[in-house]
Amino acid sequence: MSAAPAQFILDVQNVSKTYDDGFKALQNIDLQIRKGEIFALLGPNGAGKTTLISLICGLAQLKEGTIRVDGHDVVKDFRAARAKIGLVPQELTTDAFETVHNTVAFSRGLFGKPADDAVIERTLKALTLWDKRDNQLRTLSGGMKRRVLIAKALAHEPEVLFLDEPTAGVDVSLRREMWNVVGELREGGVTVILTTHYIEEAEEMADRIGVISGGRLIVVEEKAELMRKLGSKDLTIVLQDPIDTLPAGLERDGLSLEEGGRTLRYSYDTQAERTGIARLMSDIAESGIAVRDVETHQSTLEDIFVNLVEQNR
Ligand SMILES: Nc1ncnc2c1ncn2[C@@H]1O[C@H](COP(=O)(O)OP(=O)(O)OP(=O)(O)O)[C@@H](O)[C@H]1O
Repeated sequence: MSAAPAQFILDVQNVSKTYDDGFKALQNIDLQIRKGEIFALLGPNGAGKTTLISLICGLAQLKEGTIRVDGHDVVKDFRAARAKIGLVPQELTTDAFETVHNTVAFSRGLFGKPADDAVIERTLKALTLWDKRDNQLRTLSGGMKRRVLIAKALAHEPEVLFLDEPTAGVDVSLRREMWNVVGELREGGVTVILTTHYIEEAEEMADRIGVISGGRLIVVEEKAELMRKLGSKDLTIVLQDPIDTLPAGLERDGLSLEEGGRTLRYSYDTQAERTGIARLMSDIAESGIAVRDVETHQSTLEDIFVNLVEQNR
């Protein structure tokens, strides 16, 4: 069988995973990741994100399907495949009294790579840790500790970096900081695959987004395209008095009369240049309809999953 085309740093083909208890955690996953892209794997709890990453990184046994990292089969050529991967765990478990430099240099050695101060320096600088290189880990802020985790994962110069829930359990400012770090990695050409529950996180960081639900990859799409599809918002306009039909001049795409004529529901695209709301409100005023209340509703991740699952049935 030929190696993966060079542009795919990760090539997952027809992968399924059945755990020992018979539970099917993944079904027929196909996924190709290009070099240098930031890919977000989005899904609710239990969707199968960790299972997929575990299979790619060799932490779970792959029996159904094939996975290649930079052309190396993760089963037949495990060491070569694994050396291409940097895996960022959620928490730092190394010695708190170790220095930043030494802990990162040690990680490189774990993959049998020769010591290389130039690589460690470049990695620490890329993560703005150079000034802290002689600090013990215990003296670092939460944000810096997270950077150290990334530096450790990058120390052996992997081709692809996995970030499993990079902002789980962190506060808002640290979340922003992590988003910036990923942005900087992108500038440096690192391929990043991250898992998240949060659509805004995927939106912030990713070039492409895959949505996984119930063990199936139900959609893989360029972010801009996905956001266009998912970015619809509902505007509910509660009327003072019910009406039987929409007055002439008010009909338009996305507008419907609901709840026995008591509310107007307008569904619009948040990414569009014009939402049409201002026009709608002025047309309503002109038609003499009195409005009691207006509320908006943004699709939640759950709504989006429901919609996607329905569409993909
Ligand atoms: N070792 C195991 N044996 C049996 N079932 C498992 C095992 N590990 C995971 N599962 C099940 O597989 C499904 C997918 O789990 P996985 O951890 O991959 O989901 P996830 O998308 O990473 O979820 P989360 O966001 O909660 O981390 C879940 O239903 C989980 O209970």
